[in-house]
Amino acid sequence: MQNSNLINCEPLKSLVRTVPDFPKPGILFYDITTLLKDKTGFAQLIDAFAAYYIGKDIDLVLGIEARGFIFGPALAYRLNAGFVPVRKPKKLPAKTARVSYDLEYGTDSLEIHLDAIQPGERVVIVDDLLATGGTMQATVQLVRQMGGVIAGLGFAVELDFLKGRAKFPEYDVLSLLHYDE
Ligand SMILES: O=P(O)(O)OC[C@H]1O[C@H](OP(=O)(O)OP(=O)(O)O)[C@H](O)[C@@H]1O
Ligand SMILES: Nc1ncnc2[nH]cnc12
Repeated sequence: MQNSNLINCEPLKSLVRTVPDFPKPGILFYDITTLLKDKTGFAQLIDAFAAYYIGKDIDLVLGIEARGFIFGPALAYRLNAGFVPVRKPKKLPAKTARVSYDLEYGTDSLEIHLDAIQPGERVVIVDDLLATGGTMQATVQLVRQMGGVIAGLGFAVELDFLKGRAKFPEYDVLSLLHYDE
């Protein structure tokens, strides 16, 4: 369920560019760089995320490499929360937990520092886009292993037709822009 603090971002959809056959034949790629470079587009997305999560006692915002790093730190700043990067393998210097997952166009792994989350801390995980949900599911697994409390999963874009949301029935999933095909 999405709450009454949800700002309508649907007009921003016209700023997202679609690129056929990237990064592989048959994939229609939803490119947010055209929205990010708009003078008010990025601010409106961050305002919408912040309006939704302010007052929910969030300790940490987690951003998933790479495009979650665009939204996560800006949101953490607005929430007076910390920011934690969830990274592709072998990038983090201290001890990590790792999980592997399937993507719309391949497979990959993610890591988080073992001391990044204290048990009971309230966490929002953000990424640019929800497709199959594999990336977010892997990150959820890492947070749960570490004893974090998942207060929300936030996406700028959701590809509704891939039904990734169905992987998260027990969580509050916020997506600002929706695509049916
Ligand atoms: O819901 P899913 O099917 O898991 O797909 C969504 C993920 O795919 C993209 O990242 P990608 O793995 O392409 O990495 P990048 O951000 O480094 O480009 C996107 O930024 C999400 O993280
Ligand atoms: N179709 C798509 N467009 C942009 N990012 C993606 N990540 C996974 N699938 C994607």
